[in-house]
Amino acid sequence: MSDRTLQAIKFSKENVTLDILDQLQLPYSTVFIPIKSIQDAFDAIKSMQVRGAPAIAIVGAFAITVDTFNNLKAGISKSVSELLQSIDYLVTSRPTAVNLSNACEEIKSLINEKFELQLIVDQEVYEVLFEYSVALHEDDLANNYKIGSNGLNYIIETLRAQQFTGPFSIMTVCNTGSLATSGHGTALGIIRTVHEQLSKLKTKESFWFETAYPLETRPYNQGAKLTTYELQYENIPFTMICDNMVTSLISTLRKGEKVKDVCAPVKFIIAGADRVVKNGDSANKIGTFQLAAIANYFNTTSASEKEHIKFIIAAPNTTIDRQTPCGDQIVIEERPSNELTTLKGPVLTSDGSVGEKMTVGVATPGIQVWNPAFDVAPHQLIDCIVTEERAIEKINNEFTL
Ligand SMILES: CSC[C@H]1O[C@H](OP(=O)(O)O)[C@H](O)[C@@H]1O
Repeated sequence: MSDRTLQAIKFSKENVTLDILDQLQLPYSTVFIPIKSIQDAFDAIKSMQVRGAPAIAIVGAFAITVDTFNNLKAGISKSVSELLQSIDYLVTSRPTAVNLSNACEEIKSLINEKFELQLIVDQEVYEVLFEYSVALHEDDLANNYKIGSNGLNYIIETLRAQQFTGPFSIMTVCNTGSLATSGHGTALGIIRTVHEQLSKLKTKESFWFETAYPLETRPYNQGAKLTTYELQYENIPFTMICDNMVTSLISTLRKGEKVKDVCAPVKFIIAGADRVVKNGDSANKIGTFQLAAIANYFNTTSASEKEHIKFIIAAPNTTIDRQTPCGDQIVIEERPSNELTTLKGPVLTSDGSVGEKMTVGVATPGIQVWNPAFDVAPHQLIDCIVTEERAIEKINNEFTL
């Protein structure tokens, strides 16, 4: 893995080409695949070769641009209504994350507004698509740095108010870094910024960031394959745990016992989001609700506020769905059973080289399983929602988004 790259999306403005990092092959192989059409994007998003709410939207927007460019270059005439229908099709690739549908609705509004009476897609339509998709990509990166900064400030203010001293750790779930966005990330972006500013050698405070605890995040293993890859790449200290080790880790550290020679209590659990609705209920990777409930349990049984764990959702405004009142109305994607009953990956030979890909069984063949890709953390269990604008806390236990 010498040519490691953490850029999930490569768009050439000059050649109008789109390539995505095949995340099904990470961390063992770095393979970029071309996306030349809306169908290519649908397939890549559906199969999770690219995943992560913001990344899905950015790839979708770029794919619409590239698809249109390639048709014009090939002299293939497409009607505006055909283009709008293919955009609606693209949105069906993964229903829970709102970013893709938000971006596609904005693109459709632009087309209807600027080309209301036009029948055929032309160069002017393409140029509008190009401008929108490039701006979406660039804005996402800028927003992620702002999320990182707002998250850092919230963490500092929280620890100061608690008069906390010493090392602390941050737990996170799934992958919300450069591989899920245009770069830096959301929840993992806050961890990156905290590591940059609050590590022991750099902090000016009486506390410092010691380590991260990324969860494996079954069944797709975004944590084990992607978040650890990002953290290792940037030498951010971490110890990976399985999803069923959360309470044991927190209670072990809370007792002052060491985990892998380190004792830094978990003070923050930071998750990303696929859809934050108007009341603050947040859909995110399956297992996130449990984390919020666990934080709440430890807070209600803690000896003092110094022990409290803040549960944070980090998400750009492109992930907020103000049209949906509460989390019960969020459609939760259910994925194929074989993602739960099998594992796919390369054979790792004894000398560490990467061999042929294979699929191994990890469950009894032919059994019935349930594989929802997301769950919804209720706003009552969320302490703060960090966006690029600000760290939003509840007033009278209610969010105002
Ligand atoms: C900033 S990524 C947001 C969100 O997307 C991930 O889901 P998936 O890997 O299935 O696309 C995960 O829920 C992240 O928190």
